Amino acid sequence: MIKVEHVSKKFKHTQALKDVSLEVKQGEIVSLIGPSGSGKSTLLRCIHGLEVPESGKIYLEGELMDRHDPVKYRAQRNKMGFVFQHFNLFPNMTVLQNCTLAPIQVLNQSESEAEATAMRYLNRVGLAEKRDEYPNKLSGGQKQRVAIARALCMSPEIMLFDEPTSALDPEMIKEVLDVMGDLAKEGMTMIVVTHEMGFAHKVGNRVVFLDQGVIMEDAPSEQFFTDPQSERAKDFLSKVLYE
Ligand SMILES: Nc1ncnc2c1ncn2[C@@H]1O[C@H](COP(=O)(O)OP(=O)(O)OP(=O)(O)O)[C@@H](O)[C@H]1O
Repeated sequence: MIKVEHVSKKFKHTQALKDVSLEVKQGEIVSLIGPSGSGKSTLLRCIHGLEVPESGKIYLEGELMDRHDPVKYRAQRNKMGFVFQHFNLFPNMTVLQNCTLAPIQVLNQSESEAEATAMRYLNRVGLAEKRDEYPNKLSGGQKQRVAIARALCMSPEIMLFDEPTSALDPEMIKEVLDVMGDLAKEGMTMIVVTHEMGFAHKVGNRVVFLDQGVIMEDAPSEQFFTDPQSERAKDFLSKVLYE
């Protein structure tokens, strides 16, 4: 589904990713975890094309993602839903308009078709009754559920989540994780940058542990949480699980 080959990314003096390679298969739920600054978000953003790696290649469904072929590249990006830590909803649009904008403008759907799809996904995240509200009237958890519905309206092949619960109050984290858990059960391929170890352990089926821009460990979730191989992962887990 996604193949990352020898990707490196540098920001001025920071080498955020060093020769990272990774393959994600259809239906996998991969948690990207690791210490702050280890390159998790940068890797996810490179996959989605929000950052441009200095070197390396990314393939979606066996096809190279190549910026020099903008039409194909845009179509490939449209197959990936991206959910941001800070929701990134359009504040001047209603919940429904947030969900229908891209399907109408990018996929050329009719308004009624886009609205029907949007209502289906808003129902699924439990927010159909908020269709005419503006984002500033919603709680953080509701905003994030709208953001997930909005991404789903583009019928993505894969969903990328960048710390989707980090900006939420504790009581709202569960409602977002529940929606993500439902998506996982339905077989959606997901890559999730997260600090939620419960999610990574119980919902995710694979953990990729990054440290200083390098994949230190890539293992089935159960194995990673019961028997991490690297000292760095052991150290990380002892801090996050028992602090
Ligand atoms: N736009 C940028 N400009 C300069 N440096 C950046 C930029 N984005 C990330 N970095 C640096 O690259 C490194 C990796 O950052 P990244 O955000 O990918 O880490 P992370 O593992 O997602 O961290 P966190 O868990 O704290 O969000 C860090 O040292 C960070 O400061």
